[in-house]
Amino acid sequence: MTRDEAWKALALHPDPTLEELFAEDPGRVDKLSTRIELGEVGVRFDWSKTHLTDELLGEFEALAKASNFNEMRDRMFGGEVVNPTENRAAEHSALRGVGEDASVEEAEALRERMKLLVEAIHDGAMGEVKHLIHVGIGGSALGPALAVDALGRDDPKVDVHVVSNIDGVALEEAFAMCDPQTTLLAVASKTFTTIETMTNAHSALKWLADNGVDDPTGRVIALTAYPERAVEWGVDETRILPFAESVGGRYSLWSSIGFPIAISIGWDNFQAMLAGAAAMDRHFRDTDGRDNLPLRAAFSDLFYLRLRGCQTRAVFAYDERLRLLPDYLQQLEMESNGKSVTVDGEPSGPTAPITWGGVGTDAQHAVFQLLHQGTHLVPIDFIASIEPGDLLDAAHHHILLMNCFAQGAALMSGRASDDPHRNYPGNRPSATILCDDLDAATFGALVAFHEHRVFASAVMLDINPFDQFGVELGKEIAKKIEKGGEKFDASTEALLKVAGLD
Ligand SMILES: O=P(O)(O)OC[C@H]1O[C@](O)(CO)[C@@H](O)[C@@H]1O
Repeated sequence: MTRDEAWKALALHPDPTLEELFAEDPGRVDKLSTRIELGEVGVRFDWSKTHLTDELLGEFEALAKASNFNEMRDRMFGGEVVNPTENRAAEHSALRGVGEDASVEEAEALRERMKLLVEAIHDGAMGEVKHLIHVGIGGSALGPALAVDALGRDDPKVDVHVVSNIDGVALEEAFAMCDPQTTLLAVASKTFTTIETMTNAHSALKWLADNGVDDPTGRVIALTAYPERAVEWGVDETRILPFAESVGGRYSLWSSIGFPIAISIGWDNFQAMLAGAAAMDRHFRDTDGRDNLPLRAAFSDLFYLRLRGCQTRAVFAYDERLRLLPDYLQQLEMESNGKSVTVDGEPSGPTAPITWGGVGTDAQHAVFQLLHQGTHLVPIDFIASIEPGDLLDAAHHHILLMNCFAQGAALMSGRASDDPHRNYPGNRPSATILCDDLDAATFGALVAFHEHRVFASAVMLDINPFDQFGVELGKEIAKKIEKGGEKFDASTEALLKVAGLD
């Protein structure tokens, strides 16, 4: 069967409502809910409130087969080139110990180097360190920011501030919270050339110097795939933590880009995060068909994208600690799969939906009106933890979880009313990811689950998830504007003039 034939077969399926699907199959919850064990804790992935059926799953398995999914997955874990436009492998799983032997070995050696530096800093080798300003952008910031915010709340070893935006307001905000005498600066950039990061790094060095720090460059830790550029920039080799070129920016929090995470939560917790991700890697690598959680989620994503025309998908963590998750997933999903040509350069048809979301219960009082009664069908992921993240009265967490589950139920069942304004149509899909507890291991597994889900979708869509040429043109034009002497369209010319940049 070809991909086209598989898609045609998928399009022929009837369209029962979610309630009908539950009524038809009493075993539905068990069939579509899977728990993954991560040592002492586990995570339940419940896709039963989506429109997936046995028949659809069978057709999607045929699509995966027609897309050579198993072979592509083996190639990724085997360290082969899976990013043909850049002639690169994609070896983020090797950073977690699951991958091609030589890459795993190299990653272990680099991790050992990072461990020594992290522990030395914790032991006082760089004097008293209370704060770390981490400058980076995109994949060099979003993962660290998410992980530090999620896991580094209880008694962090060092207070970490992730600064990404070139807007000086962001850096000033960090300065205001740090004491220069006890602050380190992490400069995180895979390429070590990104203008926002390098400009922020320079300004942070100046701030240290202006505030009486004798050797500001001596306070810098460089995190990069191009250590020679960091040396040129003036960082001592002992404070450069390299990572492999085959690790993509948006997949790099497991590498030395995760330095601020380890500095905040400590080495053992950082390792636990990697171990949680590795458990998900092994599940993804070793499980076939519908039982494979990221693949099953991708089946559902593609069903809503291609067969129900959904242009967005939303994720709501009912957990304040995951408030940065939508930002992180936006880059992971949209920079990876926001493409319009296949691997061979042909028009692809619809690809990544727009990812958006927020935290529950806040979002209920803001955007859920549209989700329940609006004209857009939006598949939703709910994410929650059975154990609370707070020490307050248990009522807080009970109300939080009850609301999370109530939303999924209400979206699915709806409630008919003769009054059209009070009618809830229902039949609106959601999936629920329920962790026993949000700790380093479940966090790692959760992020790795999303990485593999993106990859699985890309394989079935026949697109390359590992390049990002779409971000280049704007950067080039910004450079041309800076250089001067070039004419742009009339609107841009007028804006430049009004802002005094012509
Ligand atoms: O780590 P670097 O090289 O500074 O790049 C930062 C980010 O810029 C991008 O290349 C494009 O915006 C991202 O993919 C990447 O995460």
